[in-house]
Amino acid sequence: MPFSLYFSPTPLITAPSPLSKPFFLVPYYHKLHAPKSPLCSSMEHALTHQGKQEAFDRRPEDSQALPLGLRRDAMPSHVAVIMDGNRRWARLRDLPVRSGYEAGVESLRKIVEICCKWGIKVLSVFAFSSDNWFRPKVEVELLMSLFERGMQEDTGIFSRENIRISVIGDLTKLPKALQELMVNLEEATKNNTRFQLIVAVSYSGHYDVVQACQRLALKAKCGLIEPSDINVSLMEQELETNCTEFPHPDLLIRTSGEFRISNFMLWQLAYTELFFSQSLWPDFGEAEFLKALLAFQQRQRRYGV
Ligand SMILES: CC(C)=CCC/C(C)=C/CC/C(C)=C/COP(=O)(O)OP(=O)(O)O
Repeated sequence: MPFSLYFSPTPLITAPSPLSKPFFLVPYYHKLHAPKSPLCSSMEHALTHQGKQEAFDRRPEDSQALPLGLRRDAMPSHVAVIMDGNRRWARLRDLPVRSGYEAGVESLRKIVEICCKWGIKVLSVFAFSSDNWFRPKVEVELLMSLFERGMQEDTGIFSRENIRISVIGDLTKLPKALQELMVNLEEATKNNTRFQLIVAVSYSGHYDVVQACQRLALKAKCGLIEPSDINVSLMEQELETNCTEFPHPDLLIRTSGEFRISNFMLWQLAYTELFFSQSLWPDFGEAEFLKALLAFQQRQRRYGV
């Protein structure tokens, strides 16, 4: 099926101009698509949060697919993953770095498929951190080309499988063609309801909290809110995870035997259960994912109470 068939009929050049947005948000027009206007955003937030469970449909085949021991009623809604160890995987096999990342993309495809089958609603992956810009230029270019190829190749699958793609992070730093591809893909899949894949690119937890604070400060400066109005809920409306109905990961998995969060979703991980896997990301398959989910289902979440 030709790639273009899956894309929104709206060409990118017709995306609303920054000037058509409220003036106080213009400096923060960091994505090509218009972010929600601040006043609409809170109403929309409230509305979309009503009945959020119902928004995700389940396919008949999904209910048959749970492995023994895994409980559907205790499944995490949102799983976040730090996909670490791709270069090490390649090095161990005397392969070029490219092969490690390509194997990483395959691993991601597998995990997305499993999430759909097992009824996980949101998967967030840390695909490129703000600090990854400091890696050698060839490696950065390699990753950018992989993102571009991966997103192009899978466009059909996303539509067919009813998968929504969201991209979070400072996209202004990405090559223009990639920005356009991402915006089009988000637009083309925005009404898909079975599963949401959030790809964090040029993202860090610090970046997210800072951009949210800047947006709130601007609203306060414009008289839309008082500084004393700022609370957890207002902050969360400005964080980039406002693209999902499940903004707090229930489970964070980090592969490759490292025990760090590495500046991923710092705010959102406040009460997340952590699972550290020894597997390198390209080796992280169904068996290890099942292990992480079974461990999660054993945990008692008390939220400090
Ligand atoms: C289309 C799409 C979303 C693709 C995702 C591709 C992918 C697997 C990206 C991971 C990128 C990354 C910087 C991982 C960190 O570990 P590392 O690989 O640098 O490994 P190391 O810790 O062994 O050095």
